[in-house]
Amino acid sequence: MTNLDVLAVNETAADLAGFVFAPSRHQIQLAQALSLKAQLNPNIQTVGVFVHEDFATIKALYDAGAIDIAQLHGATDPVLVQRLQAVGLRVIQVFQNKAIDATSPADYLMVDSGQGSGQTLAWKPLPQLEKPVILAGGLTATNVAEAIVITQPDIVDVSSGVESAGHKDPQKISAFVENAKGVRI
Ligand SMILES: O=C(O)c1ccccc1NCC(=O)[C@H](O)[C@H](O)COP(=O)(O)O
Repeated sequence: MTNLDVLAVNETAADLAGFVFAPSRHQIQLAQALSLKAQLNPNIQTVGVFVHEDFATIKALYDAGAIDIAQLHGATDPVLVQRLQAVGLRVIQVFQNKAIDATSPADYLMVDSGQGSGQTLAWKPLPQLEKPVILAGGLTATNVAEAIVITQPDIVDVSSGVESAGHKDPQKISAFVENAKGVRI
C-alpha cells in the first residue's frame, strides 16, 4: 500500500485495509506502515498480512500501533493464534484452497485462492459459523455481488481486483465497496 492507495481507500466505505509484511510486491516495513496508518481514516482498521511469521515480529508491529488485526497465511499453529490474542490482537486464519477448520481459535476464518493471486475460487456456500467468515480470491467489482449471493460470507477481501497497473484504483475500490455493500442476502 502506498500514500496514494491510502487516499483512495479513505474515499470509500471500506472497513479494513491490509498492510502486507510478507515478501511480496506489496510488502511494506514498519516505518511505512506507521506513516500510512497516520493518514488512514481512523474508522478503517489495519490488517497486517503475514506468511509463516513469528510471534515477536507480529507483536512488535501491534505494539508500535501499525496493525489492529493479524492475518496469518500458511500452516498456522493454534498456539500462535492464542498468544497473539492474549496480547490484544484479533486474528484472521487463512485457509488457502482448503476447507475452513471451524475448531480454529482465530477470530475470523478466511478462504482464499492464493496470496494476492487474483485467482477466483469455485464458489459454494461457506459454513455458517458463530465467528465471521471472509471470502477472498479473484474478487472484483463485477463479480463480488454474485460471489456474496452464492457463498454468503460475512466479509469480502480484495487485492488485485481493485488495482490498475499494479496500484490501487480509487474508482475500482469505490465500485467494489458499493457493489459488495449493496447486496442483500
Ligand atoms: O497481496 C499480497 O501481496 C500478499 C502477499 C503474501 C500473502 C498474502 C497476500 N495477500 C493476501 C490477501 O489477503 C489478498 O487480499 C487475497 O489473497 C486476495 O487477493 P486477490 O485474489 O488478488 O484479490
